[in-house]
Amino acid sequence: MTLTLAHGVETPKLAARSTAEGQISVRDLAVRHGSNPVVFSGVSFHIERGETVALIGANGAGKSTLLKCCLGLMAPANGEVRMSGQPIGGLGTGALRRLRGTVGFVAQRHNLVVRLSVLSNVLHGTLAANPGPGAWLHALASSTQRERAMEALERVGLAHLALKRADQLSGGQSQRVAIARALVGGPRFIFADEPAASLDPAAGEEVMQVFMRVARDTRTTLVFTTHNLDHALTYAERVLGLYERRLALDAPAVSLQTGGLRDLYN
Ligand SMILES: Nc1ncnc2c1ncn2[C@@H]1O[C@H](COP(=O)(O)OP(=O)(O)OP(=O)(O)O)[C@@H](O)[C@H]1O
Repeated sequence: MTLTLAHGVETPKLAARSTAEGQISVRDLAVRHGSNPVVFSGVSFHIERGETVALIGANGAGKSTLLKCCLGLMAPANGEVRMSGQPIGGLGTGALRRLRGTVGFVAQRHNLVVRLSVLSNVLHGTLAANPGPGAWLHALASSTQRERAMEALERVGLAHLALKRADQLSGGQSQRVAIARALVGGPRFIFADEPAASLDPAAGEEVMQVFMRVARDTRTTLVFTTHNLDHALTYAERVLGLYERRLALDAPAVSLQTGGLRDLYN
């Protein structure tokens, strides 16, 4: 292995809530599913607000598991995750729900409700904060909700398609609507799990460009997983790599080349 060793492994300081907003601090994390062996252990890193980070590693390395830990969907076997300075292990149900409300999630498949309009689909992103019919049908949404949804669609360049049915969109357009849905609640973080994996190369590039622009313009912390090493190096400022149950790589994207990253897949 000729990988850059993980660095920046520091215990997060107890910063005031406002300054820690948008940060992710992971310290000495170990996770297992049930009674299985640990997926990884000793994982530590700190992500600043507004950073764009690619999480890479072979199938089964634990990328999705790591995202789930950051969302408090899995309790670690060891270590701690802090989101915006809050140790998520210590949060009650309500506080955890509020914290999850600050994370916009984009999956590999967009999961749009295809029979509804693009605008209604984006409004679904407000469901946690505004449960009610306005989060399902754009005709029933308040003008504020609709304005926010239209702003989110403008950010992904699809405002002109707001009233189109979602089943009339291309795969790339659908994924951009999913990004708008993730943005509409004004998240501090965006987590994207292989967001371009089901798209053709051109649509994949377009979606990654949208992510990058949105993260930069809104200073949202972006963490995406990918098997596309060119995407990792082009669209992230920093690359984290899981290999053999540990964090084997933590380096600025500009210091890396795709050839060196292939060691993570041996
Ligand atoms: N619900 C589960 N129950 C038991 N084991 C699981 C569960 N989910 C994932 N695993 C196991 O945990 C390990 C890590 O899986 P994970 O999905 O996090 O990897 P990944 O890096 O995201 O993989 P991929 O690139 O294939 O999506 C794998 O060995 C997987 O089989």
